[in-house]
Amino acid sequence: MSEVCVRVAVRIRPLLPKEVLHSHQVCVRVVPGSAQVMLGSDRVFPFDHAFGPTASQDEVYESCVQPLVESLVHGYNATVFCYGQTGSGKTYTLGGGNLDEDGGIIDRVAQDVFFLLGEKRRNSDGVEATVRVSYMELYREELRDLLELHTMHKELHIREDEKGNTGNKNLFSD
Ligand SMILES: Nc1ncnc2c1ncn2[C@@H]1O[C@H](COP(=O)(O)OP(=O)(O)OP(=O)(O)O)[C@@H](O)[C@H]1O
Repeated sequence: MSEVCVRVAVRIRPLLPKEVLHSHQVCVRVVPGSAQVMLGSDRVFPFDHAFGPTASQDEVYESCVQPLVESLVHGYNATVFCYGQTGSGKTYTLGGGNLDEDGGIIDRVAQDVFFLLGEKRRNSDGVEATVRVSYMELYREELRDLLELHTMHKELHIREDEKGNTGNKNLFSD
């Protein structure tokens, strides 16, 4: 993996059936054989990766995320986040649901983390690993814990400790 700390990938989703129905036009394309996208006919922007509408979930995961999962089990920190306007494909890219060919980044990371930890454990004596997961949604200033369905309506807060570490606390639990 490259030495660069932050890498940016752009993914162009295909037109949705309703967009095709309304004769919407594609205005952004990947420059063939490059990691650049062309907006309109002459404005070119370079990225670390550029994926067009036919790119598979697997392709995106293997190029952008899998190397990070491998470094994770060697003790490095990694963050992946999706950014874009509403309807641009963040949920599709991250989520997906089933771990078939449509499975998104979260599904694939979960599978690979346990696979790689299992391998590490088999190959080196005494290796112990703890995996913790939290799954939050911040929507219209409201924070929801998606793994705690019973606390859906309780008020959750993001708090910061004296070292600047952030975490969320269920208001009613302490
Ligand atoms: N690469 C893709 N291939 C096929 N369909 C896609 C792709 N990316 C997104 N879509 C479809 O486009 C629609 C919008 O995508 P999605 O819901 O992921 O957007 P979003 O960025 O999460 O939007 P919001 O911010 O409003 O939650 C969905 O119907 C999704 O299935």
